[in-house]
Amino acid sequence: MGLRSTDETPVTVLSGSLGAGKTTLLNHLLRNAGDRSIAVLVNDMGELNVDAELVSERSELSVADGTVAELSNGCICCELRDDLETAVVRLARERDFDHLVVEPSGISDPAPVARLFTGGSPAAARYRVESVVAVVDARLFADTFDSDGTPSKTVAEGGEEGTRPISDLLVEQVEFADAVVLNKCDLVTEEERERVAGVVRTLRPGADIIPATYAEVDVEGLLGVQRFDPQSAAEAAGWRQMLNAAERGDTESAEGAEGGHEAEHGHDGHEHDGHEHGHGDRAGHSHPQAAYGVDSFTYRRRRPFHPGRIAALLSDLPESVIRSKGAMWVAGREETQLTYGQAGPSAYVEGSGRWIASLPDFEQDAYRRNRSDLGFEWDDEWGDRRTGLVFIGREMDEEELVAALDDCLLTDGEMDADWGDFESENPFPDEPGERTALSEPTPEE
Ligand SMILES: Nc1nc2c(ncn2[C@@H]2O[C@H](COP(=O)(O)OP(=O)(O)OP(=O)(O)O)[C@@H](O)[C@H]2O)c(=O)[nH]1
Repeated sequence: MGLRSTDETPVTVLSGSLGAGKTTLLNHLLRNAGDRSIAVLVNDMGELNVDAELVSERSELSVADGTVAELSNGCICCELRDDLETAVVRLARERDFDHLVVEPSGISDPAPVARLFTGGSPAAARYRVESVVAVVDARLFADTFDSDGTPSKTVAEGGEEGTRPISDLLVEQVEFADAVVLNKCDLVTEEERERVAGVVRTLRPGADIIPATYAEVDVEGLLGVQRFDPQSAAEAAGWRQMLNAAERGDTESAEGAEGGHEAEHGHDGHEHDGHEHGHGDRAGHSHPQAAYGVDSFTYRRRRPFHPGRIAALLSDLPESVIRSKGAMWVAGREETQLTYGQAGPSAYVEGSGRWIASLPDFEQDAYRRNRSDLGFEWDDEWGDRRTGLVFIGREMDEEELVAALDDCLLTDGEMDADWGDFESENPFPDEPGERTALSEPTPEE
């Protein structure tokens, strides 16, 4: 059960897509708070979000027992970060309460909000994040990721960077959550519920899954448990754990450590792990990849992709792939490490930084000296340039997908030829921070 330190007020960061049931949950928490006094902080995105009003309108108790503070004019994660910090510090000073629930707008990434309460900030001195809770609309989730071939819902929500497909948000909120309230269970069959839970478990191993209808959860079970760990939060997503475990396996076996995972070094510099079940060493994090037909595998190679071929493949993945993500090395982009991400019908590639091996020698040396434990093997010829992707899906044809990916690698002939064309005819970003959409869901009529 929960670890309680004495003078820091526990904080629950609540996320969830529009209409998932966050307000319903807040009201349930306020009504059933028992002896606990709960303060609620919501941000108002103008027409999108009127939570403070709803909370106080719908629940008499929220005014008496809870404190509802409202922020306006933007999104908590960006412009309002400072305001949020000021607000929570002021709340702590002016009001007496046992628990703070922060609800950033339905479209925001909970990660920066959680970070606000960690580190050396004034907010961190008064609060500790207890849990990051994602409220998931089980019906919407099933329709988006698990529709058995029927067209998926592709509603787009306005995000801080414009319009982002809902599938991205659903997945990222789950991947960062310590507890997932699987709401609207009255709108799914038992089988659908189990399937959605299976996907959630694979996206975020170790998160508590709390099925609910009208967000009627056990308040003590949701608010009374310390789940958030700032050390491991950034690494908690299933895809990240699987990739880390695979790379750790390489370095361990390179060092001759016992129990290290032996990567198969295929011909042509290929490495393939087959099913990498990534048993990490973090306590309590299991990897039930095969649960409810959800499966996953890692794909790692130290040979670049052909830009045109890989772009074509990744923009038209089989529907069985629910989530795929990782780093890519693409010919013609020898300086830029590319991060690829796909959730349901949306896929993108982003320039995420420079390959260390493309930096001037002295910088490379400094980088490698400072990080003696790079977490992966340095290749004599290519340095850190490599591809490491994780595929999570249901009944994926792994063999076929791996073969299709391999067909996108440069052939021996292409490896020896001039790579000049790859630079000019290349759909991928060549600067860190740039983003290219590979496939976008079409908004529903
Ligand atoms: N059938 C069903 N409806 C639900 C359930 N939970 C909430 N709702 C309804 O879904 C709608 C949206 O719920 P809210 O709690 O307002 O959702 P929200 O996440 O706060 O929505 P936004 O603030 O607009 O993002 C409301 O009409 C709720 O009554 C549930 O478990 N089952």
